Amino acid sequence: MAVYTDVGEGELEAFLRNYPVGELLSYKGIAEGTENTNFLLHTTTGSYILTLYEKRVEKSDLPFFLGLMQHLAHKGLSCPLPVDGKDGNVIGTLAGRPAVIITFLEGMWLRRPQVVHCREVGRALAELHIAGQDFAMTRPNALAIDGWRKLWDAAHPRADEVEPGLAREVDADFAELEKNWPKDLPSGVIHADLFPDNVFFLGDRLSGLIDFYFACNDLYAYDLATCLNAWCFEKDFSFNLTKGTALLDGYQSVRPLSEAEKAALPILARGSALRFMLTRLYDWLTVPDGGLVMKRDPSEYIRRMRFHRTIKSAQEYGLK
Ligand SMILES: Nc1ncnc2c1ncn2[C@@H]1O[C@H](COP(=O)(O)OP(=O)(O)O)[C@@H](O)[C@H]1O
Ligand SMILES: N[C@@H](CCOP(=O)(O)O)C(=O)O
Repeated sequence: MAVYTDVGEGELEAFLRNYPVGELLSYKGIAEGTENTNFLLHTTTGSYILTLYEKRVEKSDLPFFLGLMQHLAHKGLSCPLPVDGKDGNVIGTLAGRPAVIITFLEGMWLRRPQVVHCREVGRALAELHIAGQDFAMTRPNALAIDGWRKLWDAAHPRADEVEPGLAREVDADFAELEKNWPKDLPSGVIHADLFPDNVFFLGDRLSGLIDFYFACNDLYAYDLATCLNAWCFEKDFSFNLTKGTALLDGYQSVRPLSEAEKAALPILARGSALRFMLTRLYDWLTVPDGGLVMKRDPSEYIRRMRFHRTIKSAQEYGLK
């Protein structure tokens, strides 16, 4: 669930007076999501999302995330637009939390994405990379390889509770990834969490991207590797080559990969699987059940890490 903070009608009406969104007609909490509290608002001018940022989002990062959404939306990418307050500030305070109003995006996320959707998401990811090229602000990736090490040091002593032998297995991965992680590939603004729950579709047409709260500057091909992990594995953990081909084709139809990026895809996919395994493992071991953060199963990403260790070239992901 993701309504961590209750908001009363009176305080919401007072908050909305600062935004050019008309009068409040109704509002309700949105159960989906992980990190923040979201409400769906209906006002006399339309529908909006109210987001209250909970403590896992650094307040100092908000200008980057919100500025990026505004930049991308103005460049024609379909993503929510944060609404500027009448006082000139996009970020206000509600129920003691930093809070914003963003435009409502039509569509729904797909529980079972198909090949056609993988192609669309590949294309949209490349469009995002290109649209972000002249965004003026930068944000280092807090979950790049150094950040993984901190999570791993915290999770290591109890990792074998999830699966016996996991600590030793991941230690070996770390050693290899730290030694071989690519550094000189094309980089810029990446989404960094473009999972199916962050991509909306209307029928088979992609209607927009949401949840830019991990966005940062890092390798473009790393973002693509994250999508391979998030979109191209089946529930039985097998890799779907047809989906991989579609995702990579869709991406390259907008932004062709360099030879160095192609060669790096296996290690990037392996590192990305480790990154999502680690955040899930950390939450699995440290967040109390029934607490404020929805826990996701790390073992799905342990399986992906094992798969990527067997891959010798990007052709095995469907690259043509
Ligand atoms: N701009 C938007 N338009 C429509 N629905 C949205 C929008 N932003 C968020 N939502 C809804 O809120 C849910 C959680 O949003 P998300 O940004 O993923 O939260 P979190 O950062 O907490 O994971 C989404 O699954 C979607 O249902
Ligand atoms: N995509 C991550 C978790 C982040 O959740 P989101 O609701 O913010 O997309 C994972 O699957 O581990």
